[in-house]
Amino acid sequence: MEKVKIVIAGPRGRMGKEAVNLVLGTEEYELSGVVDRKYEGKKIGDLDGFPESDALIYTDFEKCLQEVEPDVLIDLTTPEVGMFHTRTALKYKVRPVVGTTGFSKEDLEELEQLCAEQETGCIIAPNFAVGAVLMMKFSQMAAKYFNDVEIIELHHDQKLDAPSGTAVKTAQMISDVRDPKKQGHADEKETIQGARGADYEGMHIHSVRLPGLIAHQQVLFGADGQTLTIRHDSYNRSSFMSGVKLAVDTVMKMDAFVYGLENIIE
Ligand SMILES: NC(=O)C1=CN([C@@H]2O[C@H](COP(=O)(O)OP(=O)(O)OC[C@H]3O[C@@H](n4cnc5c(N)ncnc54)[C@H](O)[C@@H]3O)[C@@H](O)[C@H]2O)C=CC1
Ligand SMILES: O=C(O)C1=N[C@H](C(=O)O)C[C@H](O)C1
Repeated sequence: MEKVKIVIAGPRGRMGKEAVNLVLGTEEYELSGVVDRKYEGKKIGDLDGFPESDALIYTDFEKCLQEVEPDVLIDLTTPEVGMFHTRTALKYKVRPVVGTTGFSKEDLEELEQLCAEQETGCIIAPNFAVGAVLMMKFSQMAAKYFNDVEIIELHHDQKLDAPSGTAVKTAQMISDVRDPKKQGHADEKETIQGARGADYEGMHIHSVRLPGLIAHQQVLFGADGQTLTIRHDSYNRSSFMSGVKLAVDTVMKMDAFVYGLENIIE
């Protein structure tokens, strides 16, 4: 069986390192190259902290795609870079698996259209952890019965985007089934700006950033005399890797655009 040829963008990042280990540790995958901001022409295996690997480091993404001709791109970078990589990969008919968060609605629409034009599969996953996907699905179920909800996401303090991609996706999934409602008192006023968090169609999202945290979210529902809290915690980044593998295996079999692992998990 031919191995799936994979390029990873952002290999020295917190998630990128885990993804390198996943790909190198998976029999049916080949790490064919990595894309970084520096170390052009070196081997990833020659950098401190990486296992043995001959995969070359590229700083020019298009050059990487042309020379390596991968099947799949795994992108774990930043929103601007991730958008450029995903768009470019699709133009080369390379299938993107994107964990990078912070894409706008317009970015996602552009990628969906490009994906259809190129007839190339693409998976954008705001959260690869199966438990987090279940948290989002359970929250959507609960929102049919509870119209009032607040989302609190908690992350490490090196995170660039707020709210998290998971919180945004959760709010979108809830709003698909929830009757629109502006929550809280009609006359409420913030005495300190931001006290009520971000407002997504009347739902409030609160972002906590602290050292010591990894990735956590709780979705709180309230109704007369009762509350329901649905919470997920990732305590390490290997918690995301089974979802990355599922996404790579799935993207190899499809030509469609998928936003969210809930669409491919049975
Ligand atoms: N979908 C999911 O389950 C998860 C998604 N994430 C997302 O993944 C992304 C990365 O997160 P972390 O690994 O924590 O961040 P990080 O800051 O540790 O890693 C990002 C890496 O991207 C690299 N990078 C920046 N510009 C680049 C360029 N032009 N070319 C190549 N590499 C470049 C940086 O050098 C850095 O090594 C973030 O958007 C984060 O929100 C993080 C955890 C889980
Ligand atoms: O930056 C992170 O760490 C994470 N980012 C993703 C997000 O924005 O939801 C997924 C997970 O929460 C970890």
